[in-house]
Amino acid sequence: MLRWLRCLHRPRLVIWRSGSSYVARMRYLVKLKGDDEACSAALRAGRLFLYHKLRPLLMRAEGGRHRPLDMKTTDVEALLEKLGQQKERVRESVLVGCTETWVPQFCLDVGTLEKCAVERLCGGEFVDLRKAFFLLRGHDVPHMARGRALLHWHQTHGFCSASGEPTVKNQAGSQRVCQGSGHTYYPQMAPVLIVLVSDGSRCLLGRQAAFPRDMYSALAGFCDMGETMEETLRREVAEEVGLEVETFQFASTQHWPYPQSSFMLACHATVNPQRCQVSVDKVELEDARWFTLEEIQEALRRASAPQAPGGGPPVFWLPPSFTIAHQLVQEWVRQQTAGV
Ligand SMILES: NC(=O)c1ccc[n+]([C@@H]2O[C@H](COP(=O)([O-])OP(=O)(O)OC[C@H]3O[C@@H](n4cnc5c(N)ncnc54)[C@H](O)[C@@H]3O)[C@@H](O)[C@H]2O)c1
Ligand SMILES: [Mg+2]
Repeated sequence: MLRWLRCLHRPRLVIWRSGSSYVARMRYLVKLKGDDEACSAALRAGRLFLYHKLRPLLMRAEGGRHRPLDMKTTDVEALLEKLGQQKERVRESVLVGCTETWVPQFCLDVGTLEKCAVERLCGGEFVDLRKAFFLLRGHDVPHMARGRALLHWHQTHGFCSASGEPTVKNQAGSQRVCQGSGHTYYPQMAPVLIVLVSDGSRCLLGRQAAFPRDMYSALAGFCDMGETMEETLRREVAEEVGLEVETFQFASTQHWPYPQSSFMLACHATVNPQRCQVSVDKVELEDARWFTLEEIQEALRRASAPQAPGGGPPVFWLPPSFTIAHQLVQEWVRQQTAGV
């Protein structure tokens, strides 16, 4: 009978920098979520990140990198008026945070404006977020992803599923209410389990047909209603590659803005090396295979998608470094090489 073990591991110790105004800022943000008047005042004093059909506005920074372009609310109002729109449209923005110096930050999708005109007037470029993942510094990515996810949620929840009537967002964008049914809707994330499976010396990566060419990632799957994280992990590995997991270890979590918004729960797992023959579910995955430590280390050294020289055999590559899949792979390499 196969074992199902929960690995005993030391809990991850997280140390927060103390002495900051963190508590006060969090209380300020929760006030803005519940108080439309206070949030409107914050919008006047805040900064806005623009999106165009969910593409964030970026500007070029040093070292070939890009950074998000934020604007004063009054500048965005002037931009709207210049392009024939009412300046009150800034109220369609959603609150995404607050800087350490207490500047409230909002996102606004200006997808009804002519894209090139906005880019010309702002001196930036609207970039697809998946492409932006490769252009932005890691610490800018979660912020841009959060804005996209929240804007997308509002764009797809304009009507009440009980009454069919329009829903109305509060100023912060932390909820939408249907006056007819009285339902309050909150932005949602779907829990997704992502797992790096190992047989002790190799790790298993897979690719969906929709992935960029030659990119391989850890296995992932949505949690079914009522499942625990452990049950999803065991089921997904069985479904997608036909293997039975023996042990697992929780690693970390990450918000992921696709397909709508996912809450990624990342784990490491092991299978019995005597029973590691992969049987790929071709509906879910185009391919899945075992990679040696040397192959993975080589892939980690390649910064971005490599070009196969002279049409030679394609070289596989990993998702960008800030992704939780990449982090799982790095952790696995550290664990494999510890004490070597
Ligand atoms: N951040 C990362 O490092 C990383 C890496 C890999 C995958 N992911 C993400 O994980 C997510 C899930 O992975 P997957 O596609 O392999 O899942 P999956 O294996 O569960 O297969 C996807 C299928 O599940 C069904 N499904 C069930 N619930 C769903 C829901 N709430 N939303 C959408 N579809 C649902 C659909 O039929 C869909 O085609 C994807 O959105 C992917 O972008 C993130
Ligand atoms: Mg999957």
